[in-house]
Amino acid sequence: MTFSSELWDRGAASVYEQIVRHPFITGLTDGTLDHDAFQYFITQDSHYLRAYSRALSLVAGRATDEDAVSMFALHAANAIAVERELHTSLLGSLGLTPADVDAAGSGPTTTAYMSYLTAVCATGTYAEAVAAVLPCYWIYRDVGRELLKRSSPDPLYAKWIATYGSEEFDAVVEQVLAVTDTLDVGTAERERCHQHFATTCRYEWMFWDAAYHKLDWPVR
Ligand SMILES: Cc1ncc(C[n+]2csc(CCO)c2C)c(N)n1
Repeated sequence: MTFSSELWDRGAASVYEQIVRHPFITGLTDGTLDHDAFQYFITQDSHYLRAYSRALSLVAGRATDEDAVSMFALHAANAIAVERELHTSLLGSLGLTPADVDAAGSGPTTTAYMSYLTAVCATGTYAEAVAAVLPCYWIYRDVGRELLKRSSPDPLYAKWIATYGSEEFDAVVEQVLAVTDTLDVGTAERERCHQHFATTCRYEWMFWDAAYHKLDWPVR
């Protein structure tokens, strides 16, 4: 069994089932998701992508072969490019500017997820860092594929679905899975990889759930 399938079976299989059943996800394809929840999601995702890009740069910096260095560095740059594209198109259609995103700040779940990723990528081993960033790619590819079968009557949601359900995105994820499967991991390190992978899978579910409930800080 490959390392990636081992990670998925232990850490993602059950969470993934709960993600595809989540009302945020089902609401995207049947068009019932309210625009306020989507706006919250895109705003928080803009914050998330900034931190994710930095986390990927840390992974790139400690990758053990040149192909992996260049792949993660490219993805780090692309995460910023995706953010710009989101700003100009989806946020514009929602009537929001980058200043609104800054003013909204990062919510509790976004902050927790970003902090976890940053900590693991800064202080864990290379393999641990890869395991922590992997659910972001993999879950989005599988959710995107699943949603593409149904698309959405709402053009905003259809655009979002098309980005992650695309063949280009699938090729990106396959490259990261190939890198994951060549990692050389010791026994104790393997367990830590499982922990990080399972934790960031849970954060992926929580990210959609926070948007659905428009979760805010309980005190200010
Ligand atoms: C909460 C959240 N999780 C995953 C992604 C998807 N994603 C963001 S950057 C990147 C790889 C580099 O381009 C991927 C797959 C997202 N947007 N938001």
